[in-house]
Amino acid sequence: MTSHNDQPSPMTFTAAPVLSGAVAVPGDKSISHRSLMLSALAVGESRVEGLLEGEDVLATAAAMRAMGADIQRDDDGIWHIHGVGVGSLLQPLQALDMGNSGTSTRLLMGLVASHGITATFVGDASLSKRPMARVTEPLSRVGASFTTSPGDRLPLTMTGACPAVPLDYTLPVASAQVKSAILLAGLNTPGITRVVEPIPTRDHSERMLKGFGADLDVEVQADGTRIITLKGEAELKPQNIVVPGDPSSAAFPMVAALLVPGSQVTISNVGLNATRAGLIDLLREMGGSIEIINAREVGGEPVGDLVVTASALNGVEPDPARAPSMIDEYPVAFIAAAFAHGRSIFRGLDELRVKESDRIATMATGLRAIGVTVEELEDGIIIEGSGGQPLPGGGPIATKLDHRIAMSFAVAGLVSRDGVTIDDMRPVATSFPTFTTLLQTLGAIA
Ligand SMILES: O=C(O)C1=C[C@@H](OP(=O)(O)O)[C@@H](O)[C@H](O)C1
Ligand SMILES: C=C(OP(=O)(O)O)C(=O)O
Repeated sequence: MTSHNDQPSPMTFTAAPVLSGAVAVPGDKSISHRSLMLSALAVGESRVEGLLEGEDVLATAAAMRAMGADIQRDDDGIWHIHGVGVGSLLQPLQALDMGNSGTSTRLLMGLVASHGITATFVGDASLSKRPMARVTEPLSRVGASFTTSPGDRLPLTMTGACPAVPLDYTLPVASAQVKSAILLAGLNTPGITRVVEPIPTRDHSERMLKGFGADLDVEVQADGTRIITLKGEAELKPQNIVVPGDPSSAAFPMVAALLVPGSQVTISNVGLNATRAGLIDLLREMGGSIEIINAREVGGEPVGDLVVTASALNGVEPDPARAPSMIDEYPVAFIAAAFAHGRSIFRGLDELRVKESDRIATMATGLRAIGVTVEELEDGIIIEGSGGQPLPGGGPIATKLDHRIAMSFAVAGLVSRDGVTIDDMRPVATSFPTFTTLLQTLGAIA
């Protein structure tokens, strides 16, 4: 968000002795965004425990306040939200500052689409480059109108339609953000909104909408296609939500512990929803020792503690079909591949080109800068592993306002010969504000 200090904050990560101990990662970013949005639409008080207090989620909180919700954090870290009710969002008086957050932007555009209000969305330099046509196109069919910057980008101003038109939409791209935007628009739309999802993506919106009392049904067809139907003009009931730890954040200490010889780390309370757990499967296939203990359910989501033990890893060629289940984890998976024995071939990752940075290009450039041999493909990357030998190191790595690039190369530094310098660690605050303290707790950095 614009709250960043003015100056970049470079940092060098050097070879770690071993990682040991037990840590917990902050709350899941996807669930945190949705907790605030749905609570803000329920009538009465919802309580949220374990909310991720990262910049992206705080941007969502500020936007929901600007549209009428009362959102407070108490001294114990519990968030209390008094919602306005579906259909009663207020017109924000100022532009909504989405900072670096694609999820905030696209989901909130869905909410605004079926309210008779006008809202302007602005973001940082990274977010202002990301494509919004994937939501403006379906939301126009709902009845919303848009004035966008060239290429359907931010800043954009939209006016919602009330009553809106229920959509029957087949997702042209595997995106939980697009799916969620349409479902959220459907909440205040008369009739049935239907989303057909040929390739499953994270299902937190569906689970949480049901939890809040919406009439939502999911049918899974023989070929795996999911058909989601939502009855509009819903009344949401306030909830007590416990947000599980974010598997996308757990990915960094997980890979670090696998790579640094002699390490053993426990990461507690990690969300293990199958639509998010692809990295664990991939790392296990590579030879990684990741044990799940205390498997349980928290707030309607599967959760467990992970015991990760350093392991020799082998190269892989993962099935692109698993991409949505680990979409944000590819950058750190590429670091694991760079330290593995043999070659890894990643394909089917076009979506990585439209994240906070072009994650294929940013990773390829960064990996070369630290001495890894890579070939960039249109839709992926080929990485030659070091066979467990330290990566040469170097930098500074250009993180391009992308938190996951910064954290991935920090992990690479822990298994480097000469250290890896990151040009700017500030973006880490968007999703994982405690990242460096967590590495300190594990003994990875001083
Ligand atoms: O719905 C969500 O919470 C998210 C969906 C994914 O984006 P896409 O829908 O663009 O794949 C993911 O990359 C993002 O970090 C969070
Ligand atoms: C892609 C990400 O987030 P968003 O789309 O919300 O900016 C991410 O966190 O890796």
